[in-house]
Amino acid sequence: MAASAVPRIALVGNPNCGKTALFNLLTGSRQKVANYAGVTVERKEGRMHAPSGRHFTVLDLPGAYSLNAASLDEAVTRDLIRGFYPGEPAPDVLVCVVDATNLRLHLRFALELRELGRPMLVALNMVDAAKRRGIAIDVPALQRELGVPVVETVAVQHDGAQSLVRELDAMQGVLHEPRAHLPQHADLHAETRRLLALTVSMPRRTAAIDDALDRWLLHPLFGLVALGVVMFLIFQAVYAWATPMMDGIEAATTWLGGVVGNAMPDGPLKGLVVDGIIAGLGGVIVFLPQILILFAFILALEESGYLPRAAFLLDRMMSAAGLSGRSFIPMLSSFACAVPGIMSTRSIQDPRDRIATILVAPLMTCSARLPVYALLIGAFIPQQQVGWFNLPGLVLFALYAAGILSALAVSWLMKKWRRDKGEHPLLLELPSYRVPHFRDLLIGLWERAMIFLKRVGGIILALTILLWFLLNFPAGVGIEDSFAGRIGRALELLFSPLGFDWRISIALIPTMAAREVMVSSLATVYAVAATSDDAASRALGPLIAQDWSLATGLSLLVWFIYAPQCISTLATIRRETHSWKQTAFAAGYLFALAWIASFATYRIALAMGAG
Ligand SMILES: Nc1nc2c(ncn2[C@@H]2O[C@H](COP(=O)(O)OP(=O)(O)OP(=O)(O)O)[C@@H](O)[C@H]2O)c(=O)[nH]1
Ligand SMILES: [Mg+2]
Repeated sequence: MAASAVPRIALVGNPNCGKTALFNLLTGSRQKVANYAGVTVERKEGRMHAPSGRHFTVLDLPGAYSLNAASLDEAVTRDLIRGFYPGEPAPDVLVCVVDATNLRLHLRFALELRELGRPMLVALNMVDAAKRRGIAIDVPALQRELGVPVVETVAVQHDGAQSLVRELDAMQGVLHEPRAHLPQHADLHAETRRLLALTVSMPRRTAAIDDALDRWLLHPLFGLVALGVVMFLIFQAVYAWATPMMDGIEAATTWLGGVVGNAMPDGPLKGLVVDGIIAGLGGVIVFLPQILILFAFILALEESGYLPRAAFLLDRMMSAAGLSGRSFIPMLSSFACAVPGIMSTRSIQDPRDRIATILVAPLMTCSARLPVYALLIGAFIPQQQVGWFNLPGLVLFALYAAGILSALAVSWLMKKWRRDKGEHPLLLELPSYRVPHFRDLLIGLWERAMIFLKRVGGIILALTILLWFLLNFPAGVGIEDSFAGRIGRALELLFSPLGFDWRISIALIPTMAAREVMVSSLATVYAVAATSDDAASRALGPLIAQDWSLATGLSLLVWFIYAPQCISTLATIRRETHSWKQTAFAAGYLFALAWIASFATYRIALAMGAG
């Protein structure tokens, strides 16, 4: 390597040992960190500035259990550190990150890496947790026995990587000479045992709290009850806590619409600003509090270490349905968005299981659907108590549950179809429980809020303006004869059996780019259609409650359980499966399912007198 080139450091190690946390600390990045295995599935690159003024390139890699990769994400790590990754030389230094509370597992991989004979150092991470549990590690002895530098790190403390940075900075000269080959240890397990005996002293009882919690949370009966209660409380909180904030945002947009409306001269520009932008975007932003409450719970659960346990509990149910417990985490990520969910299936080893998971991931209710659910529930479901629970919270829970049950049903059917019906035992690491840091939660929520607001200011704004033009032109004709009106009436042929009129039909098209646009589109359609000024300033919920039948409202809610044709999801399915056939299958079955379920809902509701 040329002396002037920026040295490249790769962070390697078993899953969940804190590589990404360390990467974020070294480079100031904000990659996703969570307390379960298989979070990182791609190679990520960042810049590190050492105090000496030197620069380094740092690579964060997916966790791997060994260099014999079993899954796609592990293969990335294996190829990259060996220099087989297309277009990329092998890294100059390997930083092998090991979890100090779990050396029994993690040292084996360190030994395997050492046999590559490349410049390497070991970052003994999570020493804070190890100390708390009374695990004592003789670092000088470990360093001597391993023959590579060993430094202690705490990746979740702002100064927790100083020793690592210092060591890397000092490695300057060594980088250029390949290390002498170390003795090959045929039996890595025996060598691991020897090192442990020499350097680590364990307290007699290490994880008493974890064990006590697991006795309850992994219990086949109490465990499931606890899981149900947790899920249930989350949806109750989404409703119980968000209302004051939502009322505030709604009042603010109404006020803004009024002020701007009075200040601007009548004409198309005022229409665009007031009916298009303010009514449309305000309609979506109202739901930010609910999204953030949901994410506060998801982030806390991710960091707590509970999620893999939930996967363990549900494994039997999931494998009966043709999925494995491994599918749990990808499905769970899909509650934020199916795109990262589908990508995280790379850690599923069996290709069939992986495809099955990819195909049903879009059935998980992504956060973009929450505004649509919230709008429709607010309009059609009365704020009532049912026993201890409030009814809108129950309905929201039911909608999420319907998505999950549909996913299980679809994967069960797919399993019936395929010839090979073998099942795999679940091998899943259970991480230690951890109390989430308040600060990290806030940062996570802030990021979520920014993602949402960027969508509002970007794609949702663009589509809302486009729709406003289509609704207002050609000029002079009524809204029904506008471009949008004509498209909507053509689509009505397809959608009227579901109870959707031309206005709903037209609003469905832009939801292919972003589901939240359903809300802003409806707000724009109704604002433009309103004849008198007072109707335009009214909130969308009461307007549609008045205009639609209950059957239509329920039918549209059910449509969004399946919410077919999200373009970014389909593009991700295509990229991850390399197959147009699978992509077309996903699009087709989701559309068919949505249509049939909405049709059934509409007809049943009508028959029950909800017209
Ligand atoms: N107490 C403590 N927790 C840590 C430390 N480093 C990381 N963690 C936590 O360990 C968990 C895993 O961290 P990640 O950085 O996502 O681990 P990773 O090695 O990137 O995991 P994969 O991407 O799945 O391979 C998270 O819950 C972190 O908050 C540490 O030094 N001390
Ligand atoms: Mg990671």
